[in-house]
Amino acid sequence: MTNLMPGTELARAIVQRASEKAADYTARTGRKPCLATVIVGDDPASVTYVRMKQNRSHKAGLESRHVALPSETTTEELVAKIRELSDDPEVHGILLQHPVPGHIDERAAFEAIAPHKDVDGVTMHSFAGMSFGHNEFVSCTPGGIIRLLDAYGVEIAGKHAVVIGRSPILGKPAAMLLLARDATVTICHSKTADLPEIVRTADIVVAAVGKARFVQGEWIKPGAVVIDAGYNEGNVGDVDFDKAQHAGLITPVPGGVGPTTIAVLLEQTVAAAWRELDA
Ligand SMILES: Nc1nc2c(c(=O)[nH]1)N[C@@H](CN(C=O)c1ccc(C(=O)N[C@@H](CCC(=O)O)C(=O)O)cc1)CN2
Repeated sequence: MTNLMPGTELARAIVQRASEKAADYTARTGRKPCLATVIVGDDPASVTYVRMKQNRSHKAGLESRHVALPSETTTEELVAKIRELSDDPEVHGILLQHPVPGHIDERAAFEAIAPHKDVDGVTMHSFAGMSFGHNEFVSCTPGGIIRLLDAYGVEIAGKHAVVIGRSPILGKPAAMLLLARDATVTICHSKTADLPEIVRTADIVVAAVGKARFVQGEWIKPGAVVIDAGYNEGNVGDVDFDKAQHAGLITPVPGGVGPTTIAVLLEQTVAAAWRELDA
């Protein structure tokens, strides 16, 4: 199949570069770039993703610090823990795994991450940076999406990009990054009227809905570039992949956007460590 757009090789290359820079950092300072991961509760998918982040951090020569909090944790307790990590000079990057249990104010928790440690690109500071094209830290999946488009030579400027989904860590920042690259961006969501009609006008479709096979093949314009950012149970994407084979390029799930997410996280953690030296 020629229209497949895997992300595994790109992710490997990003991690390889990050691990070289981590080794340089360690040679210079005697320390490793350190990523703190925070999880609240025991959602199995979240536990798996955090474990993947820790394992890949170790493999790339980073240190990881893990904080696992019980699901009854209050917003105040979580904010206090994240502030502690924000103030800890040994920690270069902080990741709070999303989603947190419903009683927690996730936004308050994200905002407790010091902007210079926001290697997951989830704070309002980082969002403002993405909106204005000052990408100190980008949200990891959206950052991976832009890297994929660039790696496959997809022209973004002047293209109509339709982002389906407006979540704060995926749809919204993806839209901002595409806008910063001069795409004409439409953000669709649960209240959008005539979603199929809008998607049919897209040169680039970013599916970030969180519903398995939600995007139908007949919504896709022949030749369009389809980025499936879905990570649903059973490793199924948001796009009905089999029926979307008339796409010009399409990312698989698994093996598409997912691997680039963690690669960008590691890259940004190493960058945070180096920036701290320069500060
Ligand atoms: N704080 C954050 N929380 C969440 C994020 C995030 O970027 N920051 N993203 C998602 C889930 N996620 C990381 O947390 C994630 C999901 C999937 C993958 C991935 O590589 N998937 C593989 C398949 C899984 C496997 O190999 O077993 C793939 O697509 O090939 C990485 C990260 C929600 N929360």
